[in-house]
Amino acid sequence: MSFDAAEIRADFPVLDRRVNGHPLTYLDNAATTHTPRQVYDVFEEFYAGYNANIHRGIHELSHEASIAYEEAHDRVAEFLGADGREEIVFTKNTTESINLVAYGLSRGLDAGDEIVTTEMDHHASLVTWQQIAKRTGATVRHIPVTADGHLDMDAARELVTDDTALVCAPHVSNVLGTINPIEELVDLAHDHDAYAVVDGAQSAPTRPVDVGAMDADFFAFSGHKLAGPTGIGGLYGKRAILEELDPFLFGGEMIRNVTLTDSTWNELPWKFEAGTPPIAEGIALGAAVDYLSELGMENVRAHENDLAQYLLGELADREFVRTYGPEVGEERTGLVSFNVQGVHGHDLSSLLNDRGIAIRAGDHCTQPLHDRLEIPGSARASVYVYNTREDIDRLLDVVDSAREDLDGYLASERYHDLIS
Ligand SMILES: Cc1ncc(COP(=O)(O)O)c(CN[C@@H](CS)C(=O)O)c1O
Repeated sequence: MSFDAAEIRADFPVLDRRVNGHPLTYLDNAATTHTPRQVYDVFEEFYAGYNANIHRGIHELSHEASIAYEEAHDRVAEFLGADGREEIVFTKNTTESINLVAYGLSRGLDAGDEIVTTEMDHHASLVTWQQIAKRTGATVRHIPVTADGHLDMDAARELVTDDTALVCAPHVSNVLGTINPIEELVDLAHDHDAYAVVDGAQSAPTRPVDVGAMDADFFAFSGHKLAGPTGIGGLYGKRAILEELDPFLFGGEMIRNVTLTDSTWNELPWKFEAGTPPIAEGIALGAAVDYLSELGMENVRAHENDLAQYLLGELADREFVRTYGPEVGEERTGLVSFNVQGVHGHDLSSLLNDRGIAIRAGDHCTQPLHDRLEIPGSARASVYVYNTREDIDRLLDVVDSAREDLDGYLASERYHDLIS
């Protein structure tokens, strides 16, 4: 049983927006997805009904807020296949989650250790681990990306050695759409007694994830990419590892006993959630994973791939377009990065915006990957559960006329007024 993308658009009133006189066509979901009313209604319910701090008040509203916030952890744990709330730490986003792991693991790193990431990693990973390496004296090595947008696993098997302390890789590339062999990477790390850190920013929203079957030690994700609000995300960690990991932030909530000279820590996951958390956001994250579970993540995965294959096939048929990532036919997540001959991605993005179409253009926080591709940037269209083939057809219309449109724009008074 799949879902009807056209039907569920009713859950997302923002999709009724008009932009520059055109209906909004939102194709920037790899950056941020929209939030259904079933999720944003949580904010009104919370603030109008039971707003209170959690775990601190001996009163009804605090009890209700605490229960709702704790149960949201349970629902996210179930969504990701974790063993329970103890393995789910709410953070701000994927970036903070990776930083939490890096801070915790850095104490055990020194000059003899190696950190292995990949050429396709997002800056949230690449920059974090390069700075940790500078601070600890560890060395960072990178699994190369092949010409057709895959991780070079032969090279990976050479790079991961008994000197490797951890391997960090994206489950899915936010530029190439590649779905990486994450179980193989996790096994490779474990074969060398290294931690396996998975960047799940683009996989948690788009396909079934079972962190237990994956055997990842850590799995990072963001709420705003999976129909949830901004300001909330999370980190899955194996319970035994989180028990031993140093806290990332210190203060209230994360402690058990405090003296003037030392402290002991609270139980999981609260040990890693210092201070007053974004309570409504956390409860809304639980509603977001419920919403997606209702659609069925296998159905989401199939929808993503179907639209991506359609878009990729159409773009690949245009000799003036270059696409990046795996060939048509190989499963990918719902995004295609591409360039139109003679049209900078930013100009294409502007031309599309003139027609109410939202994509992303630039380096998508993966400058080393774009260096590897030998391009300064790319345009990227990314779909989600509410997009249809009609949305893609509107994008393709502008792609087909972009060179003429741009020539016309550059010849126009509007442009010359700009530069005169
Ligand atoms: C693979 C991957 N890893 C980490 C992040 C960071 O997510 P945050 O919620 O910003 O912390 C992202 C977010 N990528 C967005 C913003 S750059 C994109 O447009 O592709 C990602 O795709």
